[in-house]
Amino acid sequence: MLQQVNGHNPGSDGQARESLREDLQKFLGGEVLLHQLDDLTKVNPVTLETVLRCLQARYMADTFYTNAGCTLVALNPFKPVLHLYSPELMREYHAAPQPQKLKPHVFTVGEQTYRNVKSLIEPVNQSIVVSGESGAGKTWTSRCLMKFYAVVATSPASWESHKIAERIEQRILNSNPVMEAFGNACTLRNNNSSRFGKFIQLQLNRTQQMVGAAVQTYLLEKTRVVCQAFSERNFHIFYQICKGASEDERLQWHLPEGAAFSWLPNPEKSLEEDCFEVTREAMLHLGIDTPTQNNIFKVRRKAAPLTFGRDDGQPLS
Ligand SMILES: Nc1ncnc2c1ncn2[C@@H]1O[C@H](COP(=O)(O)OP(=O)(O)OP(=O)(O)O)[C@@H](O)[C@H]1O
Repeated sequence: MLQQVNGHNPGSDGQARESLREDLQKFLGGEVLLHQLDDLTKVNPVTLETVLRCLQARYMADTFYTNAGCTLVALNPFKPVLHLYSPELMREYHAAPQPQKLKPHVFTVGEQTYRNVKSLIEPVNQSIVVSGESGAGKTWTSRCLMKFYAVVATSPASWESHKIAERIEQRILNSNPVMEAFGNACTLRNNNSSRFGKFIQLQLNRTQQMVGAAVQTYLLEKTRVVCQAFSERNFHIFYQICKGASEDERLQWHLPEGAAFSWLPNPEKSLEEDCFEVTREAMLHLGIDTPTQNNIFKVRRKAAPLTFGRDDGQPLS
């Protein structure tokens, strides 16, 4: 006779476990081609193992997006997959009668959200939440979405609307190197880790053409300026200044060539994010002229940590 304790039946628990194990073996060893499961709700039974095995099989087959009901799971390919983000593909998802029937993609989410705005008589704001651990690809995904809207949220018939969208696109894209220079740093997990949160608002007019954008930032990890974990670095901007300032600028900003700063560890790491020129260029495009930039970069002001953290304890001016 089966014993029942506090309404709990250990015998049925054991049976359930056994049947789950059988289901699991049947699923993983069976006919199902795991990489073809494009929605994790089709995984049966749903366990950590089956879900991970399915994602792993898709990753091995170079398939980086998988639906999980109405959520999209994006895997970081850690390599360029150019055809996955081409303007042609953006247009294909935009023109599809039912984009959700195409392969799972971040463009499906972008298009679905765009249609939600369009289909409502009284437009309601739509939000896309991009979340994941450090290095998962959130910044990359947000950039993809911005590029997608810059392509689709314009009227192909109107040259003027196209020009406006192009200008906004350029400004949005130019805001990235600036924000990344001042707010990103090299960490153990990600060479270009955002050390702040972002709310990016894309503004559409009544005919759903993009007419503006705003970016709000949150919770910048300010402590990084004076304290960096082992093998990590300070914000990119300080290395950019040290590596990229001209001779004149060094004089102006009291920044001797080759000076070492205790608050700028691991300067020998050479990253593509260390390019001062890119930041300056992007700032110019955003309307921050050279004199204003110089004021920002003056060592005594924005780059004060360089003064305080000099290795030999020498004051710089
Ligand atoms: N879809 C993708 N295709 C190619 N490379 C990618 C993709 N997604 C991410 N990566 C690569 O992974 C790196 C880390 O991605 P990203 O900076 O977007 O992560 P994150 O989630 O924003 O990290 P953090 O929270 O640390 O800022 C990128 O620099 C890029 O090289």
